Amino acid sequence: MNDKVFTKPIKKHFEFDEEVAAVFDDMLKRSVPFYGESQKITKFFALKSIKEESIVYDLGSSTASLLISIAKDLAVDARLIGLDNSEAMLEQARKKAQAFGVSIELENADILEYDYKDADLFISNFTLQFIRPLVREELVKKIYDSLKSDGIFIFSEKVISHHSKLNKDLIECYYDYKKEQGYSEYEIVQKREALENVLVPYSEDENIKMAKNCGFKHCEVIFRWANFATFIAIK
Ligand SMILES: C[S@@+](CC[C@H](N)C(=O)[O-])C[C@H]1O[C@@H](n2cnc3c(N)ncnc32)[C@H](O)[C@@H]1O
Ligand SMILES: O=C(O)C(=O)C[C@]1(C(=O)O)C=C[C@@H](O)C=C1
Repeated sequence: MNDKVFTKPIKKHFEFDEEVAAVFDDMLKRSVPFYGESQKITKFFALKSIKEESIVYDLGSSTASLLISIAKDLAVDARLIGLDNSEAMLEQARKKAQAFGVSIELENADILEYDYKDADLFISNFTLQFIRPLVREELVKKIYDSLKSDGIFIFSEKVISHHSKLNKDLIECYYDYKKEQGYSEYEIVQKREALENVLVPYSEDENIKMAKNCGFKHCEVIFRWANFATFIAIK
C-alpha cells in the first residue's frame, strides 16, 4: 500500500501504529535514501559474522524486511530474532515471514528492557534515533555487554551536522529527495512536525563516540548519503 499518512492534517506525534505499519515498506523505500543499499550492505556484513548456532538480534525489526532477506541467504543454522514493541508492525512481519517461508523469531518486546542472550550480531536500522537520548547510550552499553568477543553491531541512523549551514543544506537536499519520491511539500512539513522530539538524530561523530563510550574498540561509517548513515561497531 502507498504511504499517504501525512496527506491529511495530523493530530498527534509520529507513532508506529496500524496506519503506519500498513504502508511502512513503501514509506521506508521512499523516505530513506538508498534504503535498499543500506539493507544490502547490512546483510553483507551480517552474513560474514553469523556462524552455526549464532544468535542475531534485529532491534526495531518493523516488518522484518531485513531478517527475511538475511534468512533467505543464510547457509548456517542460526537464530534470527526480531524485536519490536509495535504489535501492528509484528503482524505485518509475521504475514511476510510466512509468505516467504522463512524461519525467524519475532517478539513483542521493549528493546530497553529485554533480557538479551549472548549474541554474535546486533542490528538496529533507523531505531536508535527513536530511543530517548537519556537512555540511548545505556541501550548501546547493553548491546555491547550482550555481544560475544569480536561480535558486531550494525546500525543505521538519520544524522545531523553541527555546522549549521551544512545541516540546513543537508535537510534541503533530503527534502528534494522526498519530493522526487512523490511526497508533497505539505506531507513533508506535516511529517517533520510529527517527528519533532520523537526522532532525535545525533551527528556521525556523536554516534561513533557513543559506541566507543560503551566499549566498542572500533566504529565507523560504511555507507552514507547526505543525512543518512550506516555504522559498524566492533567489540
Ligand atoms: C524506523 S523503524 C525501523 C525500521 C527497520 N529496522 C527497517 O530497517 O526496516 C523503528 C522501529 O522501532 C520500533 N521501536 C521503537 N522503540 C522501540 C522500543 N523501545 N522497543 C522495541 N521496538 C521499538 C518501532 O515500533 C519501529 O517498528
Ligand atoms: O521521513 C523522514 O523524515 C524520516 O526521517 C524517515 C524515517 C526514518 O528515518 O526513520 C522516519 C520515520 C519512519 O520510520 C520512516 C523513515
